[in-house]
Amino acid sequence: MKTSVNGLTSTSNMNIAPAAPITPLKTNGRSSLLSNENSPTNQLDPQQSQQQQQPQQQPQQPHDKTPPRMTPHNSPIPTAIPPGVHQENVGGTIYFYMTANHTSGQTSCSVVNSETVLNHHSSVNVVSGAVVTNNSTPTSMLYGGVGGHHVYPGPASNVISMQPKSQLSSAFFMPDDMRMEIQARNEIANLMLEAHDNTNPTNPAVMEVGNYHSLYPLEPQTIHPKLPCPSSTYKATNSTTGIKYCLRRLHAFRLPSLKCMTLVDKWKQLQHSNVVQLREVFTTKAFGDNSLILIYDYHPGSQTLFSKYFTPSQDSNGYTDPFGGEARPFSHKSNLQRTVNGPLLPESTIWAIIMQLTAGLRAIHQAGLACRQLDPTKIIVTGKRIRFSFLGISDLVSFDPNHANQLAVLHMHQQEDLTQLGKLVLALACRCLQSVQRDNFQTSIELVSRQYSSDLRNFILFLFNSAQRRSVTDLMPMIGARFYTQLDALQSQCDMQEDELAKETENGRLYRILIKLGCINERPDFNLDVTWSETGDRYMLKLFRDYLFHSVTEDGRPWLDHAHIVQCLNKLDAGTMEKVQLMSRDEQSILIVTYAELKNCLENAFSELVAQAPS
Ligand SMILES: Nc1ncnc2c1ncn2[C@@H]1O[C@H](COP(=O)(O)OP(=O)(O)OP(=O)(O)O)[C@@H](O)[C@H]1O
Repeated sequence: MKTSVNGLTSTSNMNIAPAAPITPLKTNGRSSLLSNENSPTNQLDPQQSQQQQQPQQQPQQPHDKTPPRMTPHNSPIPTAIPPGVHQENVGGTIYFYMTANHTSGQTSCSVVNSETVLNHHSSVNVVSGAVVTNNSTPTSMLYGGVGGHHVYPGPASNVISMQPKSQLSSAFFMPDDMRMEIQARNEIANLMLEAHDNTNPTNPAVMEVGNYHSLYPLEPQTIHPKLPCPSSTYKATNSTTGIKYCLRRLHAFRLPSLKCMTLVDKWKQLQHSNVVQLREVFTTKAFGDNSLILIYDYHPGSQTLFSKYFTPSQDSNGYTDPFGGEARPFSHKSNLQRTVNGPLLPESTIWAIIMQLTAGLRAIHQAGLACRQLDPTKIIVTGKRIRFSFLGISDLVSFDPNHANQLAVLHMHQQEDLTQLGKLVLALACRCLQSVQRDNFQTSIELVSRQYSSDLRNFILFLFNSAQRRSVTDLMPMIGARFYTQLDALQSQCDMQEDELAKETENGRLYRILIKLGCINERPDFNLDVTWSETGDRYMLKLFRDYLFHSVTEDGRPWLDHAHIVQCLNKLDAGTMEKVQLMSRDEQSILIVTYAELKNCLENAFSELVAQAPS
């Protein structure tokens, strides 16, 4: 039968007529380890059967002669035949299936003891109920369960065209580049310093700063002695929640006034996708001085706008600016900055940055705050996201509690923010920090006129015009219809990510079933019963595991079909009434069982484990 899972076509035999089994695939069992005479198929208790068979099998040592291909031990043959189950020997293979008056009802088919069968159906749920009322319900309709949530319907048509090339793996997993990006960020987030010296209390790896530990420096040179307020930046882990944060330490710093805590509270409340959120501010003596600590959200894998766009590119013939580390943007030092920072940026990139910066700035100004450090070293880039980082520090460092008109000061700072934004956009357009200096300004604007649209030029000129009172809301009409392009790109990205999420939701669901199967299959003993995982309900789960993973082709080669595994697991999770043919490893017994019953076996067996597990 041809089946399609996740848009992939697979040939697998799922619908097996009980009386006429077709077995193009078989589980990788050995040929007859137990003859039919040795397999007392009329015995009723599988556990008993197991106990009885063990001593008989021991002396035979069949594996000594021909080593088994999969696992060295035999599967015990279940021997309990519940009422209504018919047994038939076809060509030396025993088939079990329901007699006619049982197949249409709830007791569809099984080879477990009758008590279990009844229990199964008390909880086989709505799927089996659907079969009772309408025996002719097509399997495909049952497969999705009542909610239809057991099957990933495949990618949406609008996203399939966005994906570069449909590979087999893309039907089940996220694209490689997305996975690698996430893994890289995880790796960065998990970086730890080696705690060589546990006795040194100022070793960041071992020190505790407030409720934070495992400090990891985020910059190679942690102290900037030339800055008015030396500071250092770390990744740190919250001791209570284990969540990682970005910890900024202001060295030997005392708050000028407790009044500035109202500003801190305002910053803490500012939540925006283009702002790194401030979470907490406290003082500490952990570093041996009186440091002020600011805790911000941590965005692993970020780099500053400065390092992304204003540092010499790889193709600058190995030239490195000896002053690069010290030069502060837009300052005299910047004159020394090398200008070869890579090619000019596409205009769309500049607008994408502008839109995010103006969005963040708008939120800041509307909250009655000013950025005051609109500087490429204080703007971080994470993937395509731009965020203002370390906000609030300027407010603390230069807070003047005696200033009479705080509102006028705020307006002045907001105007200054807009000028700084103009400088930053000009520097980005010229890809050079010196471009904003008075002497270079005219040349820089000419370059922008030549290379970019008049809209971009006008945008920059508007921001440079400090003679007029500007507002961040004036910028929106200047961005104009480009906003829609950005919105469209973001929404398309959301569509794609949602589709990947749908795949991963499926993977998570199947993973949970595999966890349950893994906890049950091959468990060496449970409640002092060494045969637990091999008998009763668990026996069927073992054979099902073989069917899932150990199927072989007619000529004995491993049959590795991802679609087969996914499809069977989905049917198990849905608990469909479709029957599956399971073969014992000695190939002498075939059990025909519904997925509903397998699901019940799984749930029962796992519940047994959960009941005994320490809470
Ligand atoms: N919230 C954050 N999450 C993750 N990384 C961040 C965050 N904020 C900043 N960073 C990263 O931390 C590093 C150090 O930032 P910092 O502002 O200290 O840089 P800097 O250029 O050394 O500035 P300064 O001279 O003021 O210390 C940068 O690489 C930056 O990308």
